[in-house]
Amino acid sequence: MTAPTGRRTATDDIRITRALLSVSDKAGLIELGRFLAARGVELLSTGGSAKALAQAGLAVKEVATHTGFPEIMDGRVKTLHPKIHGGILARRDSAEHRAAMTAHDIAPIDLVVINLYPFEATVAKGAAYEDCVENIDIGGPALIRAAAKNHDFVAVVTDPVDYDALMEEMTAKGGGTSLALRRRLASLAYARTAAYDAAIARWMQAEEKDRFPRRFVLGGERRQMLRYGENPHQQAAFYTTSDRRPGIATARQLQGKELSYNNLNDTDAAFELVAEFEAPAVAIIKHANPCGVAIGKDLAEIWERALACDPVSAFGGIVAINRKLEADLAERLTKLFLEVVIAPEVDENAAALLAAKGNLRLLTTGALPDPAAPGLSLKLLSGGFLLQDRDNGRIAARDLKTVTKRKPTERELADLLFAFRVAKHVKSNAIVYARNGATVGIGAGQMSRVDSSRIAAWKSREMAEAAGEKESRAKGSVVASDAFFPFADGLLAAAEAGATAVIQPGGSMRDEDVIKAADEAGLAMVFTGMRHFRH
Ligand SMILES: NC(=O)c1ncn([C@@H]2O[C@H](COP(=O)(O)O)[C@@H](O)[C@H]2O)c1NC=O
Repeated sequence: MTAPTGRRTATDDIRITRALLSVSDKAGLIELGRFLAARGVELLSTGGSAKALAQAGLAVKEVATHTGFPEIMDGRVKTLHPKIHGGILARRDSAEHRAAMTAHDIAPIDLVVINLYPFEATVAKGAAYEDCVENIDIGGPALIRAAAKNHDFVAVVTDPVDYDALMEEMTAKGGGTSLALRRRLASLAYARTAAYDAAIARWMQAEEKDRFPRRFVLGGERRQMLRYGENPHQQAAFYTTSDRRPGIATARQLQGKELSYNNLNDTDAAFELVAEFEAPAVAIIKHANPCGVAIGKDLAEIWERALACDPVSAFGGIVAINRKLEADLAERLTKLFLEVVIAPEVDENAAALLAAKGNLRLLTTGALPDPAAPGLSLKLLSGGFLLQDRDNGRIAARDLKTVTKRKPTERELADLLFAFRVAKHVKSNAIVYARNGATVGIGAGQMSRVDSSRIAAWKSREMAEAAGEKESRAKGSVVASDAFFPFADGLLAAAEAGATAVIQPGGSMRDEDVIKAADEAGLAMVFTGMRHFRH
């Protein structure tokens, strides 16, 4: 690699005389073509793009005519020609480059407008392997990278959303572009080709079943700037990946204020939680932890039971449901201050009722995410990141091992499975009391399991007292622990609170002690063999 000779003379205003337009997404192409033609810009273009421009009555020169070399191999080779790449890459301030242009009859190209073959969309629709390969654009990224490298002289536009900015500046500058705009467009261009290659690499790694590849790359597209991050002194934005998992990233917002960083995080947690259940379910989330979850038959009645778990914390909460939102539940939701409601669908009457709550954000996703689907989760650390499988582990009745003398009753068993699924979505150490398909006490995020146990029991007492009930709601409940009880103390705290059955992974060195304590307290206990830490 040799540095070009001569001083850098990138100037602010480079007048555009010749443009190359080669786009798969033809949105806005004709308007841009007309604008350029009206300013005397010569239009060069490839097959389909040239056809569209010509049909709109614009004078356009086919790249094949310009290079004297036809498009070949089903379009695999169209623009890969020195007359094109020389015209883009030549430094206008280099005598040597100019001499090469003259010697080889290369005309300068000052503007490159490209968008790439829709590789990501082709993969997303589940196309055959060969189709995906054919949708890997080669000439496009080469043009984009060449034009972006020579941004001292050449402008490159890789997304129709930037056509307006280009046209505005050309209008203001008598047909030219500023170095500032060209630099901004070049940085967008490299991000685009990097994300494109990342999508190709991720797809190939998936095909190769290489989940933890030597090099991990991920592209994201900014969906929205956020007012601030987790706290007002932190700036933040929301990015989506090409993963089409139904949820927060695919949701349609029907009403309400803009979603905040914390709203997005909590809504994601809420929707993933209700997706765990086959039966109709409602979850209320605060600070990424559930403060009430219930399942049942009728959503309005389920809501009341979810809310009863901790109505104080539910204030300002995020509500997720796993069925169509209808009027009877919507009406109840209007009674409480809530930040977000998310559901797969909402019917007209429910939407009309919620419309009265102008600030409430209402989101619909069309579908539920598959809790058993494989996927990855990523967490940034200082100077690196941790990548792991998403926790798609799910415990069913057949996975359970009864370890106590007493077996759980049928009702206890149903509640145990429910409580353990909820515990999977509670920050560790997680303890969940449940009764009749509803949580009645949740202990989250404590450094000691016995503290989580006590908090959950205390909550179930407090909430019962506040509701004028005589007994703690933990009485006759079951209890789930996201990881094994290392000692009998956490389990005894649960028994003391009134729980009659326990679900936990098992696997502690002191399992025997814990089982003995359970037997002595008359508890039924099942082991799942699977832990659900969540941090
Ligand atoms: N092979 C090449 O030389 C080449 N040059 C440009 N393309 C792509 O062809 C598409 C436009 O094709 P058309 O104008 O024929 O619809 C653009 O997405 C562009 O990125 C190419 N296609 C693929 O690699």
